[in-house]
Amino acid sequence: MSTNAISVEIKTLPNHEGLELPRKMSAQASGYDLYAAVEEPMVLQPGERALVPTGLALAMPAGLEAQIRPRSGLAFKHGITCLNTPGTIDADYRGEIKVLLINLGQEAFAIARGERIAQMVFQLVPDTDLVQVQELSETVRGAGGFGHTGTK
Ligand SMILES: O=c1ccn([C@H]2C[C@H](O)[C@@H](COP(=O)(O)OP(=O)(O)OP(=O)(O)O)O2)c(=O)[nH]1
Ligand SMILES: [Mg+2]
Repeated sequence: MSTNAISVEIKTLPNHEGLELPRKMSAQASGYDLYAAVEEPMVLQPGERALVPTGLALAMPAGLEAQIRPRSGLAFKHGITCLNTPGTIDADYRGEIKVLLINLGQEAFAIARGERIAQMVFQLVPDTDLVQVQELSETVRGAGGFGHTGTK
């Protein structure tokens, strides 16, 4: 742990028994891999989605969020991704972190207990206030968007 690391409290739930804590798989990895806390293998048919338990709950300081992101290997090899990517874990959420997976592949995919299903990335969220105004400041882009700068 570096000296300026932000501490995030983590609690394992009863269904986490025997699983590893999330960890970074390389020194500078952005994400902590999350493990499936399913009791039995969970089979996702093509097009099917499921909420996969992790057996974990967090308490992070205000000003932080956790994002649940897909693992590219699962997406590339099997078409398994997070439907709501990036999933948002609010700083005040104390429930179990769950991963909403969907099978966009052609084959059924079985998620075994302890399989690494997604990754969790912490992000700073600035404190903000929405201030209602009548006119917005002008910019060169203005209202142009959705490809208005060209197709190449
Ligand atoms: O992939 C996810 C996304 C969310 N959550 C939990 C933590 C988050 O703090 C809470 C609410 O998520 P979100 O705000 O995305 O869902 P919502 O549909 O807006 O529900 P709510 O009305 O509870 O905010 O659900 C997860 O466990 N996994
Ligand atoms: Mg919400």
